[in-house]
Order: sequence, then C-alpha cells, then structure tokens
Amino acid sequence: MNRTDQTLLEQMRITELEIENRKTLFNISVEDAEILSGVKPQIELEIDRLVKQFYELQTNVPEIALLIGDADTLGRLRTAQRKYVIDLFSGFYDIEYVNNRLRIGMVHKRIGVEPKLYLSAVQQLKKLLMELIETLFINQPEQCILVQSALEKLFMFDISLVFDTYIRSLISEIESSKEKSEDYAIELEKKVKERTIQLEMVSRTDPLTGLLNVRHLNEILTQILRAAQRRLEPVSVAYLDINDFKQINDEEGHQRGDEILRTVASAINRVSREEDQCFRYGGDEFCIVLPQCTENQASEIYSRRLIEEIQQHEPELTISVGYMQAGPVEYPTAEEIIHLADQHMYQAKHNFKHNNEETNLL
Ligand SMILES: Nc1nc2c(ncn2[C@@H]2O[C@H](COP(=O)(O)OP(=O)(O)OP(=O)(O)O)[C@@H](O)[C@H]2O)c(=O)[nH]1
Repeated sequence: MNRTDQTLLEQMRITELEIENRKTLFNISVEDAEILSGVKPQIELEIDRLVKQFYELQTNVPEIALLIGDADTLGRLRTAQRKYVIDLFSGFYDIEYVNNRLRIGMVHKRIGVEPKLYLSAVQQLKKLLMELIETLFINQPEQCILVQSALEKLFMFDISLVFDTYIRSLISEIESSKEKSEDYAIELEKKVKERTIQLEMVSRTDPLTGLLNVRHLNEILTQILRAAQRRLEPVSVAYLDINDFKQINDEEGHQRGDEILRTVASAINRVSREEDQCFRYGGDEFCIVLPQCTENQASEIYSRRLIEEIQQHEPELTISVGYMQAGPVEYPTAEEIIHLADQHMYQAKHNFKHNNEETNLL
C-alpha cells in the first residue's frame, strides 16, 4: 500500500486504545481534561497577546529566526500556534488531537527543526502559559496547581507523540536510503555481469576475424571429445593453412593480407554448422572442430564446400587442409589431435607444392 493512502495514525499504528494507554501512562485523567477545558474561555481572551509574546521570544534566537525565514511563514505559524494553545484547553484529547500532534512532528522533521529547538520552543510556551495561569488564579492557589499539573501532563503527552513521528521519519529515511543502496548494488551487480560477459566474449574471439581465439581451443575440443566419447560419436578436426600467404602480404601489402584472412574466416563461418567450433589458430592458420563428422565427410563435404566458398571471393587463393578424426573407438587427447591434424596439413601442403612444381615443369 502507498504511504499516501494512510493517515499518520494508521502508518504509526496508533489506535484509540493506544491513545488511552498513553493517557494512563502520563496520568491524564477525565478530571484533568475538565480542568483544562474550564480555563479555555480565559485563555481565549489572552491568546493573541500570548502568541505574540511567544514569537517575539522565539525570533530573538538567530537559529529559529533563520528557520522561520519570512513574515508569511511567521503569520502561518502564529495561526497554527493559536490553534494549538486553544486545542490544549479543549478538553478533547482524541484521535483528531493526536493526529494533529503527529503532523506537527512530521512537519518539524521535514523543515529541519532539530529536537533541541522544538523542545526549547515547548519550554518557552509552557513557561508563558504557566505564568498566565498563575496570574489568572492568583487568588486560587490550589486550583492554579491543578491546572498547571494537568497542563504539564498534556505537554508530556504531546511531546511523546511529536518525538514518535520524528523517530519514524528518521527510520523511513534510513529505510529508503537502504532501499536505494540495495537497488544500486543490484544494478551494479547486473552491470558487472554484463561487462564480464562482454570481456569473456572479447577474450574468446580473435579481433581480426571474429572467430574463436586459440586460447580456448584445447578446453573446447576436450569438452567436445568427452561428450562424443559418451555417445560413441566421431569428431573431426580440420587444420587449414593459406598457401603462400607471406607472398600475398609481401606483394600486396599487410592490409590485403588482413582482408584475405577475414574472407577465409567468413567463408568458414558460412559453411560451418552451429555445433562446429571455428578457431583462428594464428597467422594464416585455422582450426575447425566438427562434431559428429568423420574425416571423410570433413574432406569430401566440408572442405570442398569451404574451398568453393573461398574461391567465389578469392579465385586465386588456395589452402592446404589436414584432417584428424577421433572416435568412435579411440579418443586421443585434444593436443594429440591438433598435432596430428597439423602434420596432415603439412603433408597436404607438401603434396600441393610438389604437384605445382611438377605442373610448372611440364
Ligand atoms: N596480414 C596479416 N599477416 C599476418 C597476420 N599474422 C601473420 N601474418 C603473416 O602471415 C605470414 C605467414 O607466412 P608463412 O607461415 O610463411 O606461410 P605461407 O607464406 O602461407 O607459406 P606456406 O604456409 O608454406 O604456404 C607471415 O608473413 C606473417 O607475417 C595477420 O594478422 N595479418
């Protein structure tokens, strides 16, 4: 429920029973209420003078004058104070009376009146009222004591209510700043998670080609091998190297070399399935892990399609590819598989260059 949907009394769980409890606590009896209401007509006659005198004394304190600030506010305060003093002598200290006291506490807290200033104002008002009662009952000392005692109790009752709202406001402030800092912590945690994912992505990918970084090759291949071994499925690795890449770099420039690396990476991405893992091994070398794929399928289907795809963009470019299959019986380690695929690639390159030389000699 929204705070504005509840009265202060409801927010602070002050019921009629609680009000009666408080009256008992401060010894406020029905007689006290009657005694105070009996003085009301005389107080009303003196009220303007009393309130005027009260604010003259109050505004002499620089701290209070600063808080009041201007003549309009002072005017409003005078009206409120006048009403308060009359309420003190109303004889009705019920829910409405209590709600007004609670509101005063809340307003004091909101405009920044410290408890010491509030208490000094109460003390001032009480002193003026006690003096007034003394003059009113100069010839009835016993009655004077009864009125003063009833008033004293009522002041204590009021102070307790005002302080309760002060304390409640402070608790609300603490709760709201706690909520804010908790929200901030949650937000921060979310950002850190997002950032961590981004950083992981960056560290997982090769910046030039966008393929996976070689740092994770062993780890990922090991995971794939374990899963394949559980299901007795084959896994193949295709190890790919661009032929005479150094020459391209030397003759056409490094930027052109980069462009070719990106073209090959895009072609790899296009022909690979979602479950295939494509790595830039370094320089002009690439490694593709092909789950559920035999060496034959890798060389006959995958590589053929890859070469076709590359040559659509770079007709002059040739590549050498070595393959190594693991499973469904034997599962060498990730290092062994990569090493063997690399050796097979060198063999393929050797054959390619040898054939080329022979062709050139013919
Ligand atoms: N443009 C570019 N060149 C790179 C990059 N990384 C490595 N190289 C170059 O790639 C070339 C690879 O040369 P080699 O290992 O001799 O390979 P190759 O010229 O293809 O020779 P073979 O493999 O025998 O066909 C070297 O000149 C490296 O400097 C890169 O990120 N961008």
